Amino acid sequence: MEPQTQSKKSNRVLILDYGSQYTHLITRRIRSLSVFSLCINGTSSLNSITELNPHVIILSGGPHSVHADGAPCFPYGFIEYVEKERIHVLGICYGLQLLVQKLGGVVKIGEKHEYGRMDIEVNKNNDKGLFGNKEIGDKQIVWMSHGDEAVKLPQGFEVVARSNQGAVAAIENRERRFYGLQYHPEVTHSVEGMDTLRHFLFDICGVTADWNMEDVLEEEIKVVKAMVGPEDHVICALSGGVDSTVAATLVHKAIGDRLHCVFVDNGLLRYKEQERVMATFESDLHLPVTCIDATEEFLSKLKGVTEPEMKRKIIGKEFINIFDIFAHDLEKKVGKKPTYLVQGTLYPDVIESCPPPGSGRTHSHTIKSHHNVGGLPKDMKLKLIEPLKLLFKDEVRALGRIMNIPVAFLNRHPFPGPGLAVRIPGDVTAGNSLDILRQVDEIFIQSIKDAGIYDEIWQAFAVFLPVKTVGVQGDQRTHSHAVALRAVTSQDGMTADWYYFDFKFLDDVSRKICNSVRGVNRVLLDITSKPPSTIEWE
Ligand SMILES: Nc1ncnc2c1ncn2[C@@H]1O[C@H](COP(=O)(O)OP(=O)(O)OP(=O)(O)O)[C@@H](O)[C@H]1O
Ligand SMILES: O=c1[nH]c(=O)c2[nH+]cn([C@@H]3O[C@H](COP(=O)(O)O)[C@@H](O)[C@H]3O)c2[nH]1
Ligand SMILES: NC(=O)CC[C@H](N)C(=O)O
Ligand SMILES: [Mg+2]
Repeated sequence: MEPQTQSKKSNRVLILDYGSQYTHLITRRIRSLSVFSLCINGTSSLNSITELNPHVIILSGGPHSVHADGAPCFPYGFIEYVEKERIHVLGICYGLQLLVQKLGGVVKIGEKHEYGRMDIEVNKNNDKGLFGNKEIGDKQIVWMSHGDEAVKLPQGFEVVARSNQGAVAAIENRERRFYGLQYHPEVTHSVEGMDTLRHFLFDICGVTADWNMEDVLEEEIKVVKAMVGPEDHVICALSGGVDSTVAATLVHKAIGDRLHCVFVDNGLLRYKEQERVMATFESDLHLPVTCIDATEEFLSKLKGVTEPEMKRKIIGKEFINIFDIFAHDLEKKVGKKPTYLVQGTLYPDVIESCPPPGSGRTHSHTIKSHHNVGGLPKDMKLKLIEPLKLLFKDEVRALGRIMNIPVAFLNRHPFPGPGLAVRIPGDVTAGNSLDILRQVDEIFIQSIKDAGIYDEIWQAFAVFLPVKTVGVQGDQRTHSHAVALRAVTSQDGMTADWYYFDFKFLDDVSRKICNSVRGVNRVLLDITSKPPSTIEWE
């Protein structure tokens, strides 16, 4: 995959993913140092690695043992390639073990496993070494998560730090530019982990910190201009959310009026969403948008469907049907069929929908098909332009700020394309579930705004439960629905913690909901983080 986001060759850090739950964190940490990094499947071909022209390669951790059958590994010829190109390689955890084993050392199942916080001690240092900025004897707290252990190093390697249990914690062969950390420097529990990563990238590898959102914007505009022919027309799926708005604004800068935006009311939107979104586009963003009401199309296809992945696939396919119809109508107007579809797909959508094969975390497990990635039909005719495909949400917001998109707009909570369908477990069309959910959600979100805590929360919403419970309202017995409230904090949606409301707030909201929404007599609070849950209920 040649990334749509380009970067200067000399500064690209490529991460080969072996399935650690922390792989995406390495990418984020490195980008936070203003260095471009991206991550591909650790078993990718040599060709896909070389064409990315990396300056530094990081081998991630992973759940496998290097001895296991089918343990994932870099491709044949990888070692020769990195040595010839003088590329620095850092193995983290499984990555360290892989380097040791493949270069002629020995990895064994450790006598004692090391999980969680541990002390390590630096026992060698050198300017061009991992702990060149530390004193010998320095101790630091790190985060370990491994059962295997390097017991014999390949020739030319030395141990530069050990754990307090005596296990190898860091190794290097400076001459051949191979380095390894048995712990996870990317995790905040590794107190000096960032310091070590910084030293490795800047002092050892000579990378410079020159990746910034201004460059990304400029490069993305160039890429779009190069992709789209001078006469071509492009359509953009605009949802009123942050991602598609930033994507549309960017593409608009590249091709101007040949961009045609379409907003689909799929019948799964929130309270007054259609009116609100259309008004914002006109007044604040000045982007011309066509609104298509496809409520009937979506809801009729979802009728009676209860399986979550099936619901997502139906929605993904229906979106594309509507875009095709829009493209067809546009052809009549502008005389040329649009060939491209712009979507505001983000990096996490891709990671969660398309797990890298061979990675244990996601080994053949699609967590859920995001409607705009895994939910797309195979035979779609429009080609995709996804300028944000390699960015995380906070990076997209930064890009939006550069393009002067109003901050209040950029800080909107995300809202998934499949909308309320993933907040009503089971059949979306049963009873008046959509109507009830809209009212409950509106009360909850408005209360959050009134309390001045909207910006502290990554995402908040209500969930309709297809469960009826007994209540007593106005001295009468009721048999009505329960609803759940969910609010989470997060940096990128990949992991999340539930938000701690104060009790008075919850008490007020619960009272308001039961008093004003007919058909609800019980309010629950979702207190699960991600993992083990996901943010949405389906
Ligand atoms: N109702 C809709 N009409 C048209 N396109 C949509 C709609 N909902 C989603 N999409 C498309 O699917 C993409 C992914 O949706 P997603 O919700 O992840 O992004 P977003 O809506 O742009 O931003 P946010 O995450 O802030 O809601 C959008 O960027 C957009 O291209
Ligand atoms: O556009 C989208 N299409 C989808 O199919 C989709 N599924 C989840 N989400 C959003 O992604 C983030 C992570 O959600 P989960 O923890 O539920 O996977 C949260 O912000 C979700 O709202 C989606 N966005
Ligand atoms: N976190 C990891 O990378 C673990 C590597 C290997 N599975 C071990 O247990 O040693
Ligand atoms: Mg959205």
